[in-house]
Amino acid sequence: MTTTVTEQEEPQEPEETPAAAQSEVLRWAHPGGDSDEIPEHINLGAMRRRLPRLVRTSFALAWQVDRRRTALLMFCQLASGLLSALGLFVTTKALQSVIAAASQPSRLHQALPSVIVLAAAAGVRALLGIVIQAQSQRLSPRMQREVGHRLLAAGTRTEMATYDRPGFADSYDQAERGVDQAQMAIGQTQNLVSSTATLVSAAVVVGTLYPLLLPLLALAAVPQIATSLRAERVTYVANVATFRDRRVLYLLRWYMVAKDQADQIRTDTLVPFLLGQYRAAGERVDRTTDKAVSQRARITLTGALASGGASAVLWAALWLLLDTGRISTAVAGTAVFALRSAFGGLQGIVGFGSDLLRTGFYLDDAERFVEQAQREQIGAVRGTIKPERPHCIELKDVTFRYPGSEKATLHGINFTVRRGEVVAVVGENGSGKTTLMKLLCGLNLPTTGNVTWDGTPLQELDADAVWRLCSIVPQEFARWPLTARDNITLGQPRPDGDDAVHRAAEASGADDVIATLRSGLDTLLAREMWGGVALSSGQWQRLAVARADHRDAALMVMDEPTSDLDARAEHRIFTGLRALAADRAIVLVTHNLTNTAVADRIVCIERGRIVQQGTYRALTTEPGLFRDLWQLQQDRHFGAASS
Ligand SMILES: Nc1ncnc2c1ncn2[C@@H]1O[C@H](COP(=O)(O)OP(=O)(O)OP(=O)(O)O)[C@@H](O)[C@H]1O
Repeated sequence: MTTTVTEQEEPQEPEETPAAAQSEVLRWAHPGGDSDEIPEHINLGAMRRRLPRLVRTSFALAWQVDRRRTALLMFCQLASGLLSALGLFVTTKALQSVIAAASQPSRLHQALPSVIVLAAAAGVRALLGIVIQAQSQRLSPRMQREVGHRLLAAGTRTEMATYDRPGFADSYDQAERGVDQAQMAIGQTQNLVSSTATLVSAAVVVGTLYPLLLPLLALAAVPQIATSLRAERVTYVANVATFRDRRVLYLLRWYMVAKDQADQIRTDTLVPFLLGQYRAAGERVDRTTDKAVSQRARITLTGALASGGASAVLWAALWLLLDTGRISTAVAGTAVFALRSAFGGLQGIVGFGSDLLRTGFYLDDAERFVEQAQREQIGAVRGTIKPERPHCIELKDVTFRYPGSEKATLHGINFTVRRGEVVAVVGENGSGKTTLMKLLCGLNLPTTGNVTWDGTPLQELDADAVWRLCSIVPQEFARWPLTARDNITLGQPRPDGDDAVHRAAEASGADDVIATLRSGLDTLLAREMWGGVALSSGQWQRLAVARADHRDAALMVMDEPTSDLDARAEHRIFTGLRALAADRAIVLVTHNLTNTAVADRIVCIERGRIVQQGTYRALTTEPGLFRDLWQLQQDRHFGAASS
């Protein structure tokens, strides 16, 4: 499929064929395909119960971010509702007496006090409205920030294994929408409450005038409310169904313009292929959306017909009551006014209620993510013992299987690393070296067996205290859009400040990089994001090594720390390793086997098992995996040199 695209003389976007639609490539984020399953919490009964709960949740969230403003908002809202009810009562009273009065002057005379009360109530309500709006606008961004904060606090405190749980990334992305939507919640809630107040006060007036009209009013209201619930449900279900495809669209938009891939996108002539994926995912979204829109239109039409019918019955009943003399013209006129107010309130409930329901779905997604993340929190399965700088880190009969994987990645691992030692871990790609590194510093906990720090299993230690004693140079190290200094200190300066930064930079060769920067350590390294200087990969790697050194950790784990470095920089790091190991244990992963000569011991892993351990001298002479791999590298070097 891909070759047919790129082999064309004039590259064009590929047509999506039925076979292509089934392919795994097109369904990047669709391992299980589309799901028509409706989440449990979206049944209609649950949705009906949701609105009052959402109102409570929204006020509770607002209360949490700013009690004073929320109290003021609630007070103003209550006062405004009461004034609105008062206005309605006064108006209906005035209307009744105006219609019933015999002459023009007496009408005006009777209506005057009511008009004065109404004008005053309207003025105060207008003032309250301004206060309500101002408080709501102040609370909105704070509520959004609070939801975002909860998400980040929970998401960054989960065990690493959580990332491997199927659906984790999806649920995080979905929760992210909750952050976007949180700012709408208070405005929608406040409008819903205000509409409800209007409906209730109008209903009370209607009920007082002629109680029989009340059930008829309810009859007109029910279809509208039920319809809006069903319509919102259809929209949300469509959103859930298209979520993964929308994520593909977002990722493609990001990947296709990101600078990191820009060169390959061009030289690999990838654009037609990727645009094809973009279009295919977009069309899948369109199909589901179109279906939902039609369904929504049908539901709305049915609701409108039912509600129109019920309203007709209501107006006909009113006419009949008037016609048969059961109610006076004054009561009928007032009832018309009250019913119109009631319908206004009902419209508000339907509109703002739908909006709040939608917002609530996304807030619930965020809440579900936070609850799930809290269940998987780091502290949940670990102890609280604070470790000292360890003398000895030991793996005893360790097996490790990634969540969701059928097979274990590491089996029966036993080895020890002591303070002052440099241990090299080698092996072919995928043999389990990085996995082992993560176990050593407690990023993952073993499935069976134990990793102990001075005899205490990592499960019993306080994770943060362990990590304060670790420094790590991962294969994919972070390139923080910060200054050079912050990239080394990570916001955790040592007591001797920049002296420590310069020492670490010198050991890794980052000092040469810093010397070329226009503002030295103060130079911002965020060229692609918001300005500053762009570094090369090797220059970044020097900073990453300096960062690990600066932490003054008891365990330093380096996974291919010199993969991007030139020979001089690599030499500097390896000759400095011994000095670095003076007061710490260093575990080093490298594919360059001659570099392991610096290590006190080499651990050789094959398919998740340790197959050899020993010194460089011993392993280069005894038969085994290490010597085989080492020999291949030697042959290549010497072969190239002698040819
Ligand atoms: N998050 C994960 N979930 C499931 N399996 C994983 C995960 N990470 C790694 N693996 C699997 O574990 C095995 C070991 O991976 P690991 O990254 O530890 O290998 P490695 O020896 O460091 O490889 P390399 O030399 O290529 O860096 C691989 O088969 C890989 O597919």
